[in-house]
Amino acid sequence: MRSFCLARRIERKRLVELQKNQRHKGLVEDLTSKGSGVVKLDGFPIFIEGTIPGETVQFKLTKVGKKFGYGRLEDVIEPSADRVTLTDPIGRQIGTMTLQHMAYPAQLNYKQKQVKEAFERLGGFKNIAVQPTIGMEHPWSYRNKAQIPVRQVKGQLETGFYRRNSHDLVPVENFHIQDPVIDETIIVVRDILRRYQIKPYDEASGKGTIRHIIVKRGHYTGEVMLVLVLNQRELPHEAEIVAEIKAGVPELVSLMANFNFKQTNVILGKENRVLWGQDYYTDEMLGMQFKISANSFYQVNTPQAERMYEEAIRLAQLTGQETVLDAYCGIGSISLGLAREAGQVYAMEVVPEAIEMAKDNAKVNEITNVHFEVGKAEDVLPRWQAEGIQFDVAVVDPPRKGLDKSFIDTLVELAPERIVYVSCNPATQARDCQHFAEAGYQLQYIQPVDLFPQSPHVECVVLLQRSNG
Ligand SMILES: C[S@@+](CC[C@H](N)C(=O)[O-])C[C@H]1O[C@@H](n2cnc3c(N)ncnc32)[C@H](O)[C@@H]1O
Repeated sequence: MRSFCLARRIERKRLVELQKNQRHKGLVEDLTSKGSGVVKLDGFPIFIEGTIPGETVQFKLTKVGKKFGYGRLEDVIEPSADRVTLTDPIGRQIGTMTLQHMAYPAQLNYKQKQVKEAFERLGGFKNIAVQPTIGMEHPWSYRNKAQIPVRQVKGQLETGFYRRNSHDLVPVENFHIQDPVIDETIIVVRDILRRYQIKPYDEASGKGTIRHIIVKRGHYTGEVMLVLVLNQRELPHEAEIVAEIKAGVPELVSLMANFNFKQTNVILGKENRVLWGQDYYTDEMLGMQFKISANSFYQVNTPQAERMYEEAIRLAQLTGQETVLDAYCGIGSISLGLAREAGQVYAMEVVPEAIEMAKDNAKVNEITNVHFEVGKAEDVLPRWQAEGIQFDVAVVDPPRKGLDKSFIDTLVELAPERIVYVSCNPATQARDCQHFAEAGYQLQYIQPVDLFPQSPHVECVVLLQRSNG
């Protein structure tokens, strides 16, 4: 009781002492999962972006909460050996390159540590081995897709990105992390829209014509898809704008309008119309061709996605006989790779256009041993179970929120020998792996892959093996 009161008194004292706008110095001890450095003031954690463990920094407190606070870096007093010159400070303001102050090998080590901590802290696994993160040789210009808001800034139509934690558009011409042809395409389109005085979307009033520009480019094919997300049915000067975009973007194969009339942060509406060309573009992966539509998921870093898929297929240990599940299959990128080495693949995905593309992709690549179905993984799997389908191996690649608990339960009942779990969120992956471990699966291999250099995000492939008995 006495020590509890003492702790309360210390906490109260500290809250009085630590206040917004105060300046402090401290040693950075750790990094959070969002890539911020952690300095402890009398044991009280302060999160400071742009700092690296081991360095001493001066910072200004920007917020003091009950359990932690935030600070803004003002000066690096003793820099870490891993500190490098910023490529572009704007990348930090807009949150696209929050780790750009760290040398790339240090970023890879940080991601390996993040995965290990997630599995130990959130998954309850003890002393696990995590492989070194598979990185890129040139960790820049890698994104094959950009979703760029279009807004009015100082009386002019601008393209760029939101300042972090806000909807203020910061004009940007070079993102550094995306394919330079994508950067150039955005500028070409921006200038055409300006010439025709197209009204940018205004979030407050819900008025204006154009909300977003989406550019996707095939890494190997160079083909460009451009999507203009519109807030109204008609695009003024459509014929002239289409002709100018065609002339200004030589690799264009698909120019689409997407209609989104809702006052929402969701970028794409449900309806599309082809303005010119086809309603898809193509790319290659693992030596196969893929058609990709405007609404389909496609990994944004093609060469690193290939490395990740190769790793997933290697861990599946196929001999040509197995029946394999590929859950959350998108346009079938992993499914088709698995099919080349398995007896039969069953794959499901919730977006109908993605499954249409997946079926076309199987045909184009002359792959006949994959069955694709539209639906939620948690609904489709029990149906396949009821039909008596048995799986030797399961590959799962869910969105950030991880697997549905009922999906996990059904998969455990189906008892595949191996589960290969691909994820972009180590926290939910670790949580789900704990469920599999409780059901008798052993965590055998953990491989982080860096698909998002300069940012704290990490993808991870995990192998779970069913224990004998
Ligand atoms: C991380 S992506 C992986 C896609 C694919 N494996 C790839 O690598 O391109 C996750 C996919 O799950 C789909 N999805 C989301 N929720 C789903 C659900 N409940 N059931 C089935 N698919 C879902 C998304 O549309 C998306 O295509």
